Amino acid sequence: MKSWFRPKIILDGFWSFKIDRDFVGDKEEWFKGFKSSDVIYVPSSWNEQNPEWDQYTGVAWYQRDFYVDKLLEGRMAWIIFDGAGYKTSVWVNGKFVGDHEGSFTQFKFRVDEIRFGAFNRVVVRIDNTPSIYSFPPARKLNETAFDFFHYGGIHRSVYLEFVDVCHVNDMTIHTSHAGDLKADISVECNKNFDARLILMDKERTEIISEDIVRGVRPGLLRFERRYDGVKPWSPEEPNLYVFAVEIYVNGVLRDSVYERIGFRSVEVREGRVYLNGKPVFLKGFGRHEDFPVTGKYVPGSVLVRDFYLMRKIGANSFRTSHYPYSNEHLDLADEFGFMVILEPPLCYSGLDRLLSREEVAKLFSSEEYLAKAKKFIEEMIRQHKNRPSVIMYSVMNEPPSDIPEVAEAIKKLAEFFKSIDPSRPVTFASHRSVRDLALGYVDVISLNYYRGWYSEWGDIDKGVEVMINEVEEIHRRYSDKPIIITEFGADAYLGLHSDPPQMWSEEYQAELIKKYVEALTKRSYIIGLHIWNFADFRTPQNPLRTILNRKGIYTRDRQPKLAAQIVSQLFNSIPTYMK
Ligand SMILES: Cc1cc(=O)oc2cc(O[C@@H]3O[C@H](C(=O)O)[C@@H](O)[C@H](O)[C@H]3O)ccc12
Repeated sequence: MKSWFRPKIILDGFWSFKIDRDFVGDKEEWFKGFKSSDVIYVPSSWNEQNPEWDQYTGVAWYQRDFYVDKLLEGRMAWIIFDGAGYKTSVWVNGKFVGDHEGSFTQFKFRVDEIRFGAFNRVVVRIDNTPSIYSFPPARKLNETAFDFFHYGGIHRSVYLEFVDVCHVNDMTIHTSHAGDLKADISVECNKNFDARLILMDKERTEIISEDIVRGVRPGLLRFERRYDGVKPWSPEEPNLYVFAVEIYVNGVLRDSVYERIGFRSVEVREGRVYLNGKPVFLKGFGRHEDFPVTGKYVPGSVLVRDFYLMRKIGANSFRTSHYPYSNEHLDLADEFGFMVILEPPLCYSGLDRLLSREEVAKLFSSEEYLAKAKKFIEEMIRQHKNRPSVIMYSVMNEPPSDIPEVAEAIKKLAEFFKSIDPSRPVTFASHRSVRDLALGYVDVISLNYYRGWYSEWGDIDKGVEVMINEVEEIHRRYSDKPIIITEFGADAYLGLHSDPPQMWSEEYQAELIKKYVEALTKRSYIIGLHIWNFADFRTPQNPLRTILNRKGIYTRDRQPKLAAQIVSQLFNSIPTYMK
C-alpha cells in the first residue's frame, strides 16, 4: 500500500556506524546514542562498503539524526524499514520502538517519542549472526543452507511516515480480467467516515470511475464492482491502473492510499496455468538481489537494465529466488509484464550438510518452526498480495522433501498459503526429483535439475537423458499437474572458451542450456523454464565457487556471456501462450 498524501521523511543517506564485535553495545547503552567516526550508506549491506567489514557477521549499530517539522504535530509517526537484517532493533530518542526478524520484508514501528519542531535520533541495532533457526538457516558465514552471500545491514530504504488517527491499515484487492474488483479495506478511525474509491489511469491523470460510500463504521469496508472497458494486465500488454481510497471525516480528507493494480485472472487446470483464460508458458530465470559494493541492495538503474535485458532476451517470468524482492524490483515486474513466482526466505539447498536426517525431521515437525515459517509467509503475502505480476507462490526452495516430516511441513505450509490467499496457485522448488514425497501437495510441480553439472559432469547429453527420464517419471505419477523446471544451468567464467565445450567455459554453459531447452520444450506438460541464473552473484566461500556463483548468463555487472545469445534465440522462439 502506497500513499502520496502521508508526509514522509526519507532517512536514506549517510549514517554513523559501529561494529560491535565484543557485544558491549547493549551494556554501554549505545541505543541512547553512540560516538563513532565510521560512516555507512543506507540502503546497502555493510559488507562491501569497507573491506574490513566484509566477512563480519554479528551485531552492528547505525545512528542518524533527523528534524521533524512542527506542522506535523498531532499525526502518528511510523518508522518504516523496507528491508534490514537479519534481526533489527530500533530506538528513537533513546526509547525502544520495536524489533523484527527477517531481512526481506517491510516492517514498521509506531513512534510515540517524536519531538516536533526539533531534532530526533534513531539508533538501529542489526544482528546477522548465523543460526540454524534463522530463515534461511546457516551455521557460519561459509556454512549456510543457501548458496548466496550472507550480507548484513539496512539494505533497503528507511523512512518516517506521518498518519492521521483516521487511516487505512491494509487493503486486499482481487481482480479478474473481465474487470471485476473486490477490495477489503481495513480502516481505523475514532468516528464514522466517508470513503471515496477511485480508479485512475496509471499516471493518475484521468479518473476512470469513482464511488463514494458514506457513514462507514470503522473496521472492514468491503467494496465490490465491475469496471467495464478496462484493459486486462498481461505480459504483452501490462496495463496498470491506480486504485485509490480516500477517507473523509465531516468533509475533511484524513487519509489517502493507493495500489497499482492490474485486471487479471490466474487458474490452474488440466495441466496448464491459465492467465486471463489462456495457457501460459513461463520463460525466464531464477534471479538474486546482489550487486557489487551495494550487496543485497540493487540500485534502481541496475534493475531497469535487468528488465530491458530480460525483455530483449524473450523472458516473461522469474522467481524471487530465494526471498521476497524489494518493492522497486516487483514494481518493475508489474510494469514490464513479468509473471512472478514469489518465494519466502525458506531455502534449504545445503541443509543436509548442516544437519543429520533426524535433526531435519525434528526441525520441520516442530511447532516453533511452523509458526515462524507462517510469520515469514504472512508478511511476504501482506506486502505483495495486490501485485498483478505475482501469479504463483513458491512455498520453499530445495527442501529435503524425501523426508516424511519435511513433506508434511510443506503440505501444512501450502495449505497456509491458500488460507491467506486462495487466489494464487502454490508450488515449491524441488531437487529431490523422483524421491520427493511432497509433489502431490501443490498445484504446480517445480523441479530443479543440475544433471550435466553436479552429476554426469562433462557429459551434457547423458545429463539431459537422465534428467528427461526422471521428469517423464514424475509426469507419469502426477499427470494432471503442470511442471516447471525452475532451475537448470552451468557455471561459466567470462572469457573462458573451449572447443569442445568443457565445464566452466562459456560454450559448455550455452550448450547445456540449449540442450535442456530443446529436450524440455518437446514435452507438452512442461509449462515453464527458468534458467539458473540471470546474473552471476556472490556466494559463501567453498571449493565449488570462485567468489561468485557463475551460472549467470550475464556477469555480475550485467555483461552478456555466450549463453545470452543462445537464450535470446531460444526464448524469442517460444510463444507466451501454449496451445
Ligand atoms: C552441490 C550441489 C549438488 C546438486 O546436485 O545440487 C545443488 C544445488 C544447489 O543449490 C541450488 O542450485 C544453485 C546452484 O548450485 O548453482 C543454487 O545457487 C541455488 O540457490 C539452489 O537452489 C547447491 C549445490 C548443489
